[in-house]
Amino acid sequence: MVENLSDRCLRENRDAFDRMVGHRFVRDIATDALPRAVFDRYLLIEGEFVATAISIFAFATIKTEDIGDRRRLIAVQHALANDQIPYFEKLRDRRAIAAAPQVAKDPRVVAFDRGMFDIAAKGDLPQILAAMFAAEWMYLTWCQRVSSNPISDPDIRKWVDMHTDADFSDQAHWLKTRLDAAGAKMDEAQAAACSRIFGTVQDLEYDFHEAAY
Ligand SMILES: Cc1ncc(C[n+]2csc(CCO)c2C)c(N)n1
Repeated sequence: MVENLSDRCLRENRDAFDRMVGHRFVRDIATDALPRAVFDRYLLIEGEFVATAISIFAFATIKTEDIGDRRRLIAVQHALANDQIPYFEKLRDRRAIAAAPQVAKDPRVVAFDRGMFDIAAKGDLPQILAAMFAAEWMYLTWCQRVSSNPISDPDIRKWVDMHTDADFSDQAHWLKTRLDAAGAKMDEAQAAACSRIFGTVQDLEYDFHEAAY
């Protein structure tokens, strides 16, 4: 049987993927030892990324003509704008996290946001699917791995639960299946480009999470 494109991405980028799901941010959550200040800084940069993610899914919406794709992509944008953004605003207030513009300007954060935005702006639909599959599959993987561990900060607990629940899992699986469908119709150069993007995203993610420390 021919290998699915999503499985090829995972196989060809196993080292980059494993490095990211083994990041100290993940290890610290797994051992219930993430410093509060690190999670607070993470929430600041993560909130910015949610705004970027709206743009990424908007590019994908433009670049597909399939109404089923469009419904799904618009629903994601709706959830990001109306659930995720208010969620981050409330969390920042409740944890009394001071705005820290220097954190958002960290070159590793800028490289991640720019890098993801540019893939979506310049790439075709399959390349955007590969980038978001990379980001979401990685979160689904590490959150599932740590979810049975004790986590004492209720906000971190909730964050892990949000990335193992049925909605998020369904979304990550949709990206996987949709990438595979696109992969079945492309030539070798296009498939190789998607796999390279998958690896690039893992590296950008690694540096982004470093910036929280
Ligand atoms: C830095 C960072 N990378 C990946 C995710 C995973 N993730 C969760 S929701 C979403 C976009 C909409 O589905 C993505 C990519 C994250 N949260 N933060």
